[in-house]
Amino acid sequence: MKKIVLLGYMGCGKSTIAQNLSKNKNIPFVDLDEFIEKRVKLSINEIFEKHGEIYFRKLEHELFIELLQSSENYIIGLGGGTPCYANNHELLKRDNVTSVYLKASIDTLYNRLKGNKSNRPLIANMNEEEMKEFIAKHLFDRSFYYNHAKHKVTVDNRTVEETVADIVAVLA
Ligand SMILES: Nc1ncnc2c1ncn2[C@@H]1O[C@H](COP(=O)(O)OP(=O)(O)O)[C@@H](O)[C@H]1O
Ligand SMILES: O=C(O)C1=C[C@@H](OP(=O)(O)O)[C@@H](O)[C@H](O)C1
Ligand SMILES: [Mg+2]
Repeated sequence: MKKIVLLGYMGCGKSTIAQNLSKNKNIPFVDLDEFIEKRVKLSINEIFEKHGEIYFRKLEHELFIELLQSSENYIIGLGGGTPCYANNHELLKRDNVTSVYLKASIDTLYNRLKGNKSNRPLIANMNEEEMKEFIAKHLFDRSFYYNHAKHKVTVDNRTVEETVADIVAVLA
C-alpha cells in the first residue's frame, strides 16, 4: 500500500506536518520516532543515553522497513537522520513510496529548534552559537540524502496550513 514519506532536517516540521496532512488527506500518520519509542518503551533521549546512536540507527532502519511493508496506507514522518543512514535513502525509490523533502533554511531551523532541543539528543547540550554552526554544517552534509526525495517543498515563512496545501498540490 502507498506511503507518503516526509523527510528533512530536525525542526523542518515533519512531525507537525505529518499529523496535519493526515487530517487533510484522511490517511493515518505514523511518526517514526514515536513508533520507535513505543516499540522499545524508551524515549529517544533514553535510547541514545542507554544504548547509543548506532543502536538507535539500527532500530530506525528496521522499523522504517517494517512501516513501508505494512499493508496500510500511511503518511510517515521520518526522523531528521533517517535518510542519511543504513542506505535508507534507497528505500525512498520504492514504487509505493512518495517522498517529500521539507526544505528549510538554516535560520528557520535555528529559530524553531532553539527553544525545542531538549528531546533532540544531537543538539540538546549545545549553546545557541554552537547550534547555529552545527546546523549549517550538518544540513550541508545531509542535503545529499534529502535531495533523493521525489518532491521538494520549501517551508520557510509558511504556516502549517500553507505547507499542508503546498504538499497536497505537489502530490496532485
Ligand atoms: N509553519 C510551521 N510548520 C511546521 N512546524 C512549525 C511551523 N512553525 C513552527 N513550527 C514548530 O517547529 C517545531 C519543530 O517541528 P517538528 O514537527 O517537531 O519538526 P521535525 O519533526 O521535523 O523535527 C515545533 O515546535 C512546531 O510547532
Ligand atoms: O536528525 C537526527 O539525526 C535526529 C532527528 C530526530 O527527529 P526529528 O527530526 O523529528 O527531530 C530524532 O530522530 C533523533 O533525535 C535524531
Ligand atoms: Mg519529528
